Amino acid sequence: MPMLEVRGLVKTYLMAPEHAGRPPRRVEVLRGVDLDILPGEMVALTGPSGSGKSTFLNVLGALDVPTAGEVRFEGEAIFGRDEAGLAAFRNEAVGFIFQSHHLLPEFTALENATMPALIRRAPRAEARRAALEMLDLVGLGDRTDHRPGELSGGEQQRVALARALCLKPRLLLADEPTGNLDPATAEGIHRLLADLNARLGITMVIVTHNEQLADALPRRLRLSAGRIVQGPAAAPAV
Ligand SMILES: Nc1ncnc2c1ncn2[C@@H]1O[C@H](COP(=O)(O)OP(=O)(O)OP(=O)(O)O)[C@@H](O)[C@H]1O
Repeated sequence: MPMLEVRGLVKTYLMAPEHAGRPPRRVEVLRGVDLDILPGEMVALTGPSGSGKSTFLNVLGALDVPTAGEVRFEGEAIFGRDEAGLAAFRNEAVGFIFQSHHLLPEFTALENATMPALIRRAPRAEARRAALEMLDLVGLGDRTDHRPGELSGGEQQRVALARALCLKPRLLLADEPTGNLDPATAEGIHRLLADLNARLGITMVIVTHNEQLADALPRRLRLSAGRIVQGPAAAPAV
């Protein structure tokens, strides 16, 4: 059974009209996306700027609601849930990382990585153990007491990754996770993600502008004209 089944997904934004008395302007971002993602898959999602990659990822992770259509996670329609059910889905099943790491500057790497478990009221010792395990896994076992300002860009993103993995999500959604990093550091994060996918079997959807990363992943999707197409963009005719 697929982990994610997306059917007829539509997302339309209504913008206030430019002139009073006119109807609102409709921005049709997703125009009927159909997609299955199997457990353990590692998928790249590319597409031009403004094609709706972040919008799609946010809907997959229930950070945003679709205008129409359905997302089923492990067979259950996620948008059939009430607000508490959606929050539980986001907290228990999904981990997120973004281009900006959103770490809290006054807290150490360990404290940042412990945060999700503490928010979920896990016992402090258990939360700490889970965070240390994940910091070790991302190669930061010797940086646990550093604050974000005392870490490199790549290390900061690794802490964000450890924080995202702390609650053992089955699905990791990554929105341009290496967008702020230099090529060598980005490559290190890519290798780490591939390693975590292989070792832990976490399903991953990674939005990226990085063609090399996208090419290196087992499956590559592209958003075009509001729909998903498989594979890279066709090379321009010469
Ligand atoms: N809250 C919103 N209200 C209105 N329009 C929005 C809103 N959020 C996004 N959009 C529009 O939806 C379209 C898709 O945005 P989105 O951020 O998903 O694209 P993207 O492919 O992730 O772009 P990028 O690669 O530049 O990050 C854009 O045209 C954007 O202007």
